[in-house]
Amino acid sequence: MRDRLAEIHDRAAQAVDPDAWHYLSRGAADGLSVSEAEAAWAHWRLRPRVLRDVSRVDTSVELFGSWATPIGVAPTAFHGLLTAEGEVATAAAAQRVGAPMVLSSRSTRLIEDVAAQIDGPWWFQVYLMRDRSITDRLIERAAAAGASAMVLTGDTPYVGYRAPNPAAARPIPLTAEQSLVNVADYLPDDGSDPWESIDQRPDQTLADIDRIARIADLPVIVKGVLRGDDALACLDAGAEGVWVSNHGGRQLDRALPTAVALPEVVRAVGGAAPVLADGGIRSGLDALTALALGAQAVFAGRPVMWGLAADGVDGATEVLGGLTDELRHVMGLAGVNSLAALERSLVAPA
Ligand SMILES: Cc1cc2nc3c(=O)[nH]c(=O)nc-3n(C[C@H](O)[C@H](O)[C@H](O)COP(=O)(O)O)c2cc1C
Ligand SMILES: O=C(O)C(=O)c1ccccc1
Repeated sequence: MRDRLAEIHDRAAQAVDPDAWHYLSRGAADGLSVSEAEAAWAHWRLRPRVLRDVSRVDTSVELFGSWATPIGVAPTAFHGLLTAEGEVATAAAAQRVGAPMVLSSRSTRLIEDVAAQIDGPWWFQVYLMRDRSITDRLIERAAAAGASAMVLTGDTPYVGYRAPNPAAARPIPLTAEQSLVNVADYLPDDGSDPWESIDQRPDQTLADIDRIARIADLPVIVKGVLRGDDALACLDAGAEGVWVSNHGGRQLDRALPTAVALPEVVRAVGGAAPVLADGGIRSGLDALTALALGAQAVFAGRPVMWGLAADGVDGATEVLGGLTDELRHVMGLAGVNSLAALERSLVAPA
C-alpha cells in the first residue's frame, strides 16, 4: 500500500490548487508532530503466532454501528477543495468499503446530502462555534439525518498556528457558499461578520460532553485525547469513547504521537469504553499495530483526501479498500483471523 499511496499522493499534489495542497499537508509550528506521526508506528514490532487457521480473516467490527472494516474516514474539513462532489464523494467511498465515516462540522456539502449516500449510520464531528445555537442546530440535523455518534473534537479551542504558504497569493480557494453551506440560514443579517459566529469557541469544557449527548441523544466520543488521566476525565463527564489523536500534527506541535500515547490511554481506560486512534496511519501494518495496542478502530485523514483529489470516489475507495486489504493480509500473517483475536501481546517495543 505504501507505493500505491505514494503514487496517489503525488497525483493528488498535481491535481489540486497549490494553496489547497499546502492547507492539507502542513502541520503546526515547526511541523515536528506531523513528520513524527508516521515514523512512530514503526517503533513497534510484531510478535506473530503460527499455525492458526487464517483461511478466513474477518475485519468486521461493531462500534456505534456495524462496519466491514475498522479503518475509517477521519473528519477533515473542506472536501470541496479536492473534488467537485466534496463530502458526497467521500461518503460514497465509505459506503462502498463499509468503513465508518466521520463528517466534519466544516463540510462543503449539506449534512443531509452527505447522509443520503450512506445506507446505515455514520458519525458527526462537532466543533463548538462561538454561537452555540448554530452548533446545536448542526447536531440536531446530523442526528435527524442518521448519525449514530457525535465526535467532539477537544484539541481545537482555536486553530493552531500553521505557517502560511510562502508562495500563496491568497487564502485557500474556497467560496463563501461552500464554506457556509450548512450554516448560511443561521447567520446574523445585521451586517456583522458572518465568520465570527462560526469561529472556534475557546471556552469549551468537559461539561460540553453531556450537553452534546443530551441535544443529540447519542453517544459522544472525545477526539484529541493524549493522556490516560484525561481519558478518564472525559469518561467521568459522560463520554462513551475516547479518540487518541494529535490532530495530524496541526494543533499543538510537539504533542505526543498517537503511537506513543495510545498504550497509556488504553491502560487507563481498561476496557471501560472503546478507544479510537488516528495520525500517520499509512498502511495495514500501522493499522494492525494500533489495533493490537488496543484501539477498536483507526482513522485516516490525509490519505482519504489524497484519494479524493487524485480520483474522486474511486480514489477514496482505493485508499480505504487498499488499507483494509492490507490489514487483512497482515492479520493473517500475524496469526489472527478476527479483530477480537488481536491482543496486546502481538506487539512489543522495537
Ligand atoms: C486538512 C485537514 C483538515 C482537518 N479538519 C478537521 C476537522 O474539521 N475536524 C477534526 O476534528 N479534525 C480535523 N482534522 C484532523 C483529522 O481528523 C485527523 O486527526 C488527522 O488528519 C489524522 O492524521 P493523518 O492526516 O495523518 O491521517 C483535519 C486534518 C487535516 C489534514
Ligand atoms: O484545519 C484543521 O485541521 C481543522 O480542524 C479546521 C478547523 C477550523 C476550520 C477548518 C478546519
